[in-house]
Amino acid sequence: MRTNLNHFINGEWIGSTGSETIQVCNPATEEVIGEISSGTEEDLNKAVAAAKAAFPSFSKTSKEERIQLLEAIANEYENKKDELIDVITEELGSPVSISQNVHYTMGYNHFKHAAEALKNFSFEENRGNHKIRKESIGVSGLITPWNFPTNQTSTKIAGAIAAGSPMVLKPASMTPFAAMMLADILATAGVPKGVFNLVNGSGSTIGNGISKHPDIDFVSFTGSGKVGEKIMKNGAETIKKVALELGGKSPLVVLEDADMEKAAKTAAWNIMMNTGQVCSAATRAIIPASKKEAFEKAVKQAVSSFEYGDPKQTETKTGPLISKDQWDTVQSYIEKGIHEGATLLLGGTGKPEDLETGYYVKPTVFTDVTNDMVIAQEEIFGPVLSVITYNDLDEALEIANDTIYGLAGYVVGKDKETLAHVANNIKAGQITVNDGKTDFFAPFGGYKQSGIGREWGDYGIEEYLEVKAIMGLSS
Ligand SMILES: NC(=O)C1=CN([C@@H]2O[C@H](COP(=O)(O)OP(=O)(O)OC[C@H]3O[C@@H](n4cnc5c(N)ncnc54)[C@H](OP(=O)(O)O)[C@@H]3O)[C@@H](O)[C@H]2O)C=CC1
Ligand SMILES: CCCCCC/C=C/C(=O)O
Repeated sequence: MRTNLNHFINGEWIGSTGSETIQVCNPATEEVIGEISSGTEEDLNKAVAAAKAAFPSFSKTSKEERIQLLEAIANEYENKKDELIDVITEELGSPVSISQNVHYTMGYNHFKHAAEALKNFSFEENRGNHKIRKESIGVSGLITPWNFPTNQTSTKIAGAIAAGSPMVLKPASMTPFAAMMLADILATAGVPKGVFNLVNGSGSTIGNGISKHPDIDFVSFTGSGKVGEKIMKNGAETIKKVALELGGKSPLVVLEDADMEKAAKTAAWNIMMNTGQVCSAATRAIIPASKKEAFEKAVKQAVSSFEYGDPKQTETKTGPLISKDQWDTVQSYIEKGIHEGATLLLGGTGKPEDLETGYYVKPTVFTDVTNDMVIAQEEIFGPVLSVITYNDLDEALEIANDTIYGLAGYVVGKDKETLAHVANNIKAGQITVNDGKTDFFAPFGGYKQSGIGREWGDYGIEEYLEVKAIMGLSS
């Protein structure tokens, strides 16, 4: 059992002031794997006080000291590679290959890239008759979801450390153990007492408390739009800066000249990776009407080729959803798609026949989808793809942008000018052209209701800083 009923406050694990606990389950076995404390307001106040006390000295550490600290964290994180992969696989139900190649690797890259970005980062700059100073924002509150337990925590922690901002983290209650491992990793790497604090507990007590706390200066949140809205409203009471990384309904625009098999593979990876529980996943494949038959044949084959099953097996590529609630939500969307008149090309409701235990769903592809259908407009957070046809490029872009979201976009094809035209005209924060590789220096964040602010690299560091202009001192 992974039970740990303590919170990490002022450099040590201390007991909760409350007695309630939260059970954590392995979504592949439905078994309890451990318990955490359901923290109280008093626990949160202690953590905020520790972070506040750490602020004067930590905010004055030099850039070089913080680069060293981030590099030490990356090394210690690397030392804990196998344990991190195990814990992610168990609490998220993520296939071991994805736990390693996506989850573990993304966390490592955030620490490494923040250290690199810091090397070229300027905290002071003369501009004409004024000087710009960038100063740590104060105490940061970090609230993270369950779908990427080391990615979202690490990018926020790395940004805060790079900027000299002490922090309080509340990880998701369904995936707290990887975050708790990070507390030990940071302590071993030499993060000073009080700089990193972790309080477990419900969103309604600890998350809500963070967003309202008068001594927290900035909240960085990743999760649902509904909670993002609450955080913004709460933050408004003390005019707190907030960064929100919320949902998405990202388009994959397939050009006429694209290789349909390659395009289908991109679509399949997007919808199957992390069992579709990815805010930036391409969930709408927007394809030329003239290529409908070829794309549908290829996408059916590409999605079917994903092995799903036991996350501990190396050949498994897709695991279960995180919880029964998430399973029910995804089922209801599949039912809605059928009811709305979309055609089921693959999958459907119910569990895969051979996987009765675990929150497994059938990978599902809908064709003949129109963009006004609920399945094309709402975030499903499961392996459900909507295929929508277009007749010309203007229509493709109109469909791509006809959404409340704007987190990511994808375009596949050959003609460079057309690729650039589509990339430039999708209203979203991160666009991938063909098989463009993830760059951890590139800013990540959304337009429209996908959020406010950016994470990763130097843009991520900026979020944890205030900007001061000084007149009369510049040389
Ligand atoms: N953008 C993204 O990456 C994500 C988007 N989602 C979307 O949200 C849907 C629901 O997922 P869900 O887990 O419920 O996401 P939530 O937004 O509820 O949870 C995200 C984080 O916020 C916390 N939280 C919950 N309520 C509050 C509150 N009132 N104030 C402050 N923090 C709070 C949660 O705590 P606790 O864990 O204790 O509930 C968790 O740490 C998904 O189906 C998906 O569509 C979900 C996860 C990530
Ligand atoms: C393989 C790259 C996956 C990028 C996922 C980024 C984060 C998504 C999320 O927070 O849901």
